[in-house]
Amino acid sequence: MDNIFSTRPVLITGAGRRIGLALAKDFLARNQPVIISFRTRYPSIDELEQAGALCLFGDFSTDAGIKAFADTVMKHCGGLRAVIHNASAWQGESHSVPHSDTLAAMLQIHVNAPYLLNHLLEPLLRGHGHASSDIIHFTDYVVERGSDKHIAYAASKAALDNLTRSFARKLAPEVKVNAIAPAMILFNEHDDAQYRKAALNKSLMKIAPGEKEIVSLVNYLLESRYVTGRTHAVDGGRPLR
Ligand SMILES: NC(=O)C1=CN([C@@H]2O[C@H](COP(=O)(O)OP(=O)(O)OC[C@H]3O[C@@H](n4cnc5c(N)ncnc54)[C@H](OP(=O)(O)O)[C@@H]3O)[C@@H](O)[C@H]2O)C=CC1
Ligand SMILES: Nc1nc2c(c(=O)[nH]1)N=C([C@H](O)[C@@H](O)CO)CN2
Repeated sequence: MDNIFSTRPVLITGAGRRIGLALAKDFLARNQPVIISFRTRYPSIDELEQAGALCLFGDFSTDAGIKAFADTVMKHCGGLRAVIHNASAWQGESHSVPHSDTLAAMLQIHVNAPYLLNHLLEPLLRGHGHASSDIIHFTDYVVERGSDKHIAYAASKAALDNLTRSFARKLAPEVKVNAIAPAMILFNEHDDAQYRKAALNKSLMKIAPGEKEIVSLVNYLLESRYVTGRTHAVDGGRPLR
């Protein structure tokens, strides 16, 4: 039996753009129901709604916002095939922002949101059989190495990496829980040529592969009936440079 597809929706947080949007479109193209959270209503939200996605506002900057989003999800569906924690902010340390604010913001989106949503949505993930549901945490290559410019970001992703193993132990064997640790996947629009050249040179493969690398790995994880509690690197051989 094909283990990916279900009438139960896949929930993707922060899916209004980039990797989350690519994941949502891929699932919808194969008739897999999708629920997304968005904070900014990009034009893509209309596109996703027209394609059949349920697009729910979700601002995870406060615990109350996280709980309100979970309540809305539970009002709209009786079960979930997967929860993909994609929502994230790549915020570096800055002279204009107090370090305590940066740390709090990074922990809020990368730790509070996944931790609370996993607990709040657990009843929707359970009760569907062995290896029938998935949670995927999007961490980052910098969990291994740290970062001198995104210290709080890296630490929060490291905490999320650890949550992967804890929730894998808590929810097995009904729910598999894995992390995906990307390095450079997709540039941002403001990245200049010098930055792009330097960033590409950090890996063995020397490309920014784009969203499809992540889409393929997400589908592999959902198809598996055995892989859980692990972090899956997508980094072009960067540790070997
Ligand atoms: N792109 C890359 O090369 C890499 C990506 N990753 C990880 O992969 C995942 C996807 O990356 P990418 O597509 O670039 O992600 P983005 O940086 O585009 O962020 C995805 C979404 O998260 C949303 N978001 C941020 N903060 C909040 C919040 N407080 N509440 C609700 N939503 C929020 C944003 O909403 P809004 O637009 O409204 O701000 C945004 O649309 C992330 O977890 C990222 O850390 C890791 C390494 C490399
Ligand atoms: N939420 C985000 N996290 C990260 C992003 C991003 O655009 N949004 N980008 C990166 C970089 O690509 C980095 O991997 C380059 O070395 C990291 N995290």
